[in-house]
Amino acid sequence: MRYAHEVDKVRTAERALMARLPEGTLMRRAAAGLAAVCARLLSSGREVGLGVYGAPIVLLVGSGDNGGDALYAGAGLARRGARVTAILAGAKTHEGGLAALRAVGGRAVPATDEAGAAAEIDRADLIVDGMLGIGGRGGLREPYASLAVRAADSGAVVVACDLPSGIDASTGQVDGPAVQADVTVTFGTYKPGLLVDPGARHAGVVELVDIGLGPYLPDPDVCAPRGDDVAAWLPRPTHESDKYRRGVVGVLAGGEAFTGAAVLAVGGAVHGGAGMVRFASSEHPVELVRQRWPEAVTTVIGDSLDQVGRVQAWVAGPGLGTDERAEALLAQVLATDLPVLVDADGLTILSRRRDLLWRTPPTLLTPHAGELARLLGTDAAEVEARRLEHVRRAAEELNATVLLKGSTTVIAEAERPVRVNPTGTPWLATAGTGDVLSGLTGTLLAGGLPAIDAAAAGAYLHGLAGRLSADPNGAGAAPISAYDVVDALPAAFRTLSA
Ligand SMILES: NC(=O)C1=CN([C@@H]2O[C@H](COP(=O)(O)OP(=O)(O)OC[C@H]3O[C@@H](n4cnc5c(N)ncnc54)[C@H](OP(=O)(O)O)[C@@H]3O)[C@@H](O)[C@H]2O)[C@@H](O)CC1
Ligand SMILES: Nc1ncnc2c1ncn2[C@@H]1O[C@H](COP(=O)(O)OP(=O)(O)O)[C@@H](O)[C@H]1O
Ligand SMILES: [K+]
Repeated sequence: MRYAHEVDKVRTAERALMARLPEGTLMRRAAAGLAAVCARLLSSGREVGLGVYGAPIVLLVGSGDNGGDALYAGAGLARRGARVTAILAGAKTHEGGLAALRAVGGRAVPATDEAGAAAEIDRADLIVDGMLGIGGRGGLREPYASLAVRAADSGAVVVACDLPSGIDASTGQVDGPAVQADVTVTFGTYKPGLLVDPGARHAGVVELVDIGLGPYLPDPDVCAPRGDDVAAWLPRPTHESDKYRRGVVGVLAGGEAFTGAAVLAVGGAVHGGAGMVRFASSEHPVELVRQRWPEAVTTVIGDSLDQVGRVQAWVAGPGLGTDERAEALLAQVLATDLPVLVDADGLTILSRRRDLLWRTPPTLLTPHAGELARLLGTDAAEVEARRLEHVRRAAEELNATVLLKGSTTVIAEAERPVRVNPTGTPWLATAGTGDVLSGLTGTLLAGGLPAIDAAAAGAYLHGLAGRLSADPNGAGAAPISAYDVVDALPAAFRTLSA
């Protein structure tokens, strides 16, 4: 698991640690870690033997300690022969850092010398962004904004110090131009903004440098599971397993108007490891599901679920419609004492029937931004801009575990750190992939996983299946269909058991 902490918690932990160490120790640790990553990048990208020596490096230096880190790191690189130029962009500059750089032959130019600064940036092999760290607030002011744009256009490798300037460390919000990093070297702990879009998109590969903060950090605000976490949550069949013990998932989906969603949700469930899938719907979708998934046990229902056999969890909503009958069926599912995943049309119904969520067993909602906006009475752009805030609010107000889909899938449950899904690909943004996710995740619920683990594991495997189907051998990506994602689920599972 990668753990992330908001700015206030990082500052409190840093203060506690600093009180026990000689002044400047933490900055030296941070700078040494940053310089080591820069040296490695220069060595791997250049002819053997060149490495750091002679490499033109630019430091973009702001007024705070983030600039101090960059200057000390630059001094370390200059000591190894790099040609380091600091562009001083803040109203003031970290004095010790600047003196250290100058002492080993580094140069400094003020950002007010626009032509000089631009020429240095264009010549650089590597640019260190030390403009803003956890002290950044709101959109970048000048000259930071122009420097961020210039750095992005330069073709140099951009390494962000602690976080890319212009992203909000605690939320990932980006307001206007922000540094686009190839690598971010972050100190002490991950920051939520490095894991959640839009900030995560700016961070590139994130490397954590240990500065000794660990013992002083409280519980994380956000965490991102790794493959081994997910592998540990997944149920594995044993010799004692039978189809009932592995988990029977009920899928209430599809109607006369929409049939594809049902076929895809059942596909996600079948390939998600269900002992059995029971599919309940009207005649036409039942016929199509039987043709495509003979493994599923189907029941044609009217307005009651009484004829459907026992299940351990329900998936309700994809293609279900939003009329009175759909509402009544959803109400029956939510009146059971079983875990229930509600998606798509089911969520539309819930936005007018929030009372259906007053229940004790686990409820997992899987909205995209538009559906969550409807549930919360706000608009989708607001949700997209502040995904963490909205998913947390939804979990609290709706008495449910909430998985918010989109460019970074985030999962919230009251009083737990938000889980962020690290897999996934924009190629998944195609109709029907959400239905696959709901079938897969509902199956994990039926397999006995707590809602938050089922959601995190479902998102992880679904994202991996998206990547594997878009770019199966790393040779380049191609568009995928939702069916491709269903087909790639076994390969996604296999990567976790390797
Ligand atoms: N603490 C520690 O122990 C350790 C900390 N470490 C390092 O320190 C970093 C935090 O340093 P920090 O607190 O000095 O803040 P930092 O991010 O450099 O910037 C603050 C300045 O930016 C300005 N500013 C703000 N927003 C702006 C905007 N939008 N556009 C333009 N300007 C803006 C703001 O100016 P103001 O708005 O107040 O005028 C203020 O002067 C941290 O990320 C890590 O790298 C490591 O060495 C490890 C040990
Ligand atoms: N920009 C994106 N980057 C990564 N994944 C995305 C992006 N946009 C959408 N997705 C994923 O694609 C899937 C789409 O689901 P959804 O919106 O419910 O579509 P549908 O209802 O058509 O199935 C979700 O898993 C979502 O997380
Ligand atoms: K930075």
